[in-house]
Amino acid sequence: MGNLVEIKGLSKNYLNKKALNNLSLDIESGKVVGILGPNGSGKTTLIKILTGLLRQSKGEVLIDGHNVGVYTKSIVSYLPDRNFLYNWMAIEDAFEFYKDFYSDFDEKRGEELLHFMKLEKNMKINSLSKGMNEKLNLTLVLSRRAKLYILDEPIAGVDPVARDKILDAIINNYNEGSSMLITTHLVRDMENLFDDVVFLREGEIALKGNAEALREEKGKSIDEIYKEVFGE
Ligand SMILES: Nc1ncnc2c1ncn2[C@@H]1O[C@H](COP(=O)(O)OP(=O)(O)OP(=O)(O)O)[C@@H](O)[C@H]1O
Repeated sequence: MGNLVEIKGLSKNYLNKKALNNLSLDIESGKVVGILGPNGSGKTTLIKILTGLLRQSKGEVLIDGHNVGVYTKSIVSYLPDRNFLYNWMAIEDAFEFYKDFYSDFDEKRGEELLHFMKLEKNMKINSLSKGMNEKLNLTLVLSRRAKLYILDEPIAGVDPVARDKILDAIINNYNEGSSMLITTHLVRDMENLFDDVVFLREGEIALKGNAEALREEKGKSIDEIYKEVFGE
């Protein structure tokens, strides 16, 4: 399959700070890619450029052959690293909001995921715990039939027992042929999800490759390789 995302020579400067430095990266259709790196390495900046929330200083980004804009926003389902729903809403309202806003919202899948997450439609957003909020946001994001899913720290607030279940939900609910970009600090918990991994350091790619091939080559888990690369 071809590349869904093509990034060439991408740079982003904030005043004097280089957050991304001449980064080039292709993401194939159908792949789950982990974007890994310590605080401040540029993960969020990269995601914000892909989702059109920020403009690059230099370089080119193509998603499904298009520059970031109206079309790409319609095929990208994005989970920000914080709650994006209004507090006054009940879960039911959040569903309606999504249905109105995104023509690719699959209500049936949403209902199934909601049940799976043990959430009820009459629950108020402001009564949800942090972990429950993450589950709801993830439910909505995964219920779109998108070409590209971008999940920024999807399970940070979820308890360890629920994590495995949620990882299963992520894997089982995205479309064949769609790609997924996931940032996380929880490398050990999430590494089995990744087809490919990209390690970011100070806005540059420190290491990238097929996760299984890297494990074999180095005789280590991705988590151990991460610790080696970043010296934790
Ligand atoms: N609005 C901003 N103004 C100035 N500098 C910024 C801004 N946003 C990010 N930066 C800087 O850009 C660099 C990359 O930040 P970014 O948020 O992309 O990192 P990150 O990898 O997502 O970090 P974390 O894991 O902590 O979320 C950091 O040095 C950060 O201080």
